[in-house]
This record gives sequence, structure tokens and C-alpha cells, in this order.
Amino acid sequence: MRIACAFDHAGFPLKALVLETVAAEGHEVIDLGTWSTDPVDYPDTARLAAEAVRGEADRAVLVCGSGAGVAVAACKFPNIRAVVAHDTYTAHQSVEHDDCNILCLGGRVIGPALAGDIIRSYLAAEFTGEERHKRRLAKIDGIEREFLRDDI
Ligand SMILES: O=C(CO)[C@H](O)[C@H](O)[C@H](O)COP(=O)(O)O
Repeated sequence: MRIACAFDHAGFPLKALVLETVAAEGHEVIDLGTWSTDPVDYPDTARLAAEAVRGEADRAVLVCGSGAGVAVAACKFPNIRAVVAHDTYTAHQSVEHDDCNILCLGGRVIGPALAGDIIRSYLAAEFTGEERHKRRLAKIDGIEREFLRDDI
């Protein structure tokens, strides 16, 4: 897969580990920055990853301080399902059941060993396509369309 990877300054310390892990699993890395610990705003970071997933990338890994800020911002984009996962069960179930296309991590929450395990678990997972999961995802799409119709 093509995996977009983006980091704010608080996620930057995990950057090398994330890029190495994604590449070691056989995926193509799209490096969207940042490139230092100079402060950047996480909505801008999330936008880069969300737009990549809506375009050339299959999935993304987004890292900020907690994972929360980038997840909240990324989920504002149509067809983006971002998950904060700091355990391997959530990482794979979020794909198998919820078809999450962005994994969000907190660089101030977890260390490199756990981050590597979570990324491997997330990337190895596939959406099961079971009817109940499709039905629930369709309801999420319905919520999105409802608000788009109202132009909010
Ligand atoms: O972790 C976050 C909140 O979910 C943000 O994405 C930022 O990384 C964090 O707010 C940065 O904090 P700082 O005090 O500006 O370094």
C-alpha cells in the first residue's frame, strides 16, 4: 500500500521509527513532514494526511502529541475515518470493523516499541466487508451527507 505519514512537532520524535516500520512492512512511504521539532499546527498536519488519503494514498499514519488533535481534524474530511489507537487490538479492529483509513498516534503517549507493534497490527489488518459493518459504515456516511445537504 501507499502510506502517507505526517507529524506535528510533538509527533516528530516518533517519525524515524514510523517511517522505518512502514517501509519494513513492504509499503511505500509518502513523507508529508514535519522535518523538525519547530512548532506546527496539528490541523495543518491532519489536512496533509487526509487529502493524501482522499487522493494518492491508501492509508495514513498521523502523529501529534496525544493523537487526539489530528484525529479530530482528520475526521472532518469526507470519507476519512481516523482512529487513535494505543493498543494493538484497537489498531486492527478499527480496520476490520470500521475500515479506518488513518491511524493516529500520540508521540507523548507511547514509546517506539509499542508504536511499531501498533503500526504493524494496523497495516496488516483488512476490512472484513461483513454486512453488519457495511451497514454501520453506511450510517456514518449518512450522517456526513445529512450535514453536507444542510451546508453546515
Ligand atoms: O497532542 C495534541 C492534542 O491532541 C496536538 O496535536 C499537539 O500535538 C499539541 O497540542 C502540541 O502541544 P504544544 O504545547 O503546542 O507543543
